[in-house]
Amino acid sequence: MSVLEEILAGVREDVAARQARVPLEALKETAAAAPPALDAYAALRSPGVGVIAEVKRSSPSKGQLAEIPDPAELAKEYADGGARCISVLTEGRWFGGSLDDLAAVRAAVNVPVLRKDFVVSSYQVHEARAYGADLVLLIVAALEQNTLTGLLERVESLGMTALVEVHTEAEADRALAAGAKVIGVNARNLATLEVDRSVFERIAPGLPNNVVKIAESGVRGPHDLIRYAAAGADAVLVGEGLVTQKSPREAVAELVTAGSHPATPRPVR
Ligand SMILES: O=P(O)(O)OC[C@@H](O)[C@@H](O)c1c[nH]c2ccccc12
Repeated sequence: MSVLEEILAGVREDVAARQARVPLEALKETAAAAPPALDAYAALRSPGVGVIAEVKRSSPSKGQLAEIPDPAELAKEYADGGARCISVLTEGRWFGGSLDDLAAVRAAVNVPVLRKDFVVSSYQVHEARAYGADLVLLIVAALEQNTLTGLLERVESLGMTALVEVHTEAEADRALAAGAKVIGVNARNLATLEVDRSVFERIAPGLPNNVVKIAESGVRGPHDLIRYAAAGADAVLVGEGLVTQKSPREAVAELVTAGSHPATPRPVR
């Protein structure tokens, strides 16, 4: 079994357990009562290269990265540093996250919040909305095409934005066929966990102009952001490179400055 398959098996078990406690109908009521989702697409398309800062305690490749006793506090630092969105890992077994982290971050910041998880069922999409998410990650490698299309429609029908993650050109084609408007190119191969920053440079130029392009993983500092920017990134998604810093606020601010610098060439739309 690949790491991705192992993670997905655990996720399916955990979703079934939550669904046994809170039935879909109850969850839908909570989701319907939540304040409407923020427009993440508009936020991500604004000028300059945006930073999506991630609340990430652990990863399958590195184990624990940071304790993060107070995710809301970290998210506030990220927002103060100028992050355009906050990503919250909600997977528990491998990444040490939870839906409570998502709710805490939602209550602490005014920027769009991404539910970062291995979403395989519409139950998880309703959960995302119930806990205050504006954006939901959908990983192409984890989903059959018709499931991907169905989940994307469900995300949008709840007023949220789908961030559709790809790692190959074939997956990018599937994302576009499903109707993705925001595509994240993950430099990390989820089957092997290896990071290859050139993947974004290969895939991004082939994506249509109106698609928001996000470079995910492997950003350790401004130089990586500048490289992704030159290849057409609208935003970068950064986890490890922020949670391991003494001042996450300053680390975000440095990236935001690099992303708004006139030396960063922006493709003309
Ligand atoms: O910590 P990094 O290298 O900055 O990576 C962040 C983010 O891209 C990574 O956490 C990620 C990208 N896609 C995912 C899918 C599931 C879990 C995690 C991820």
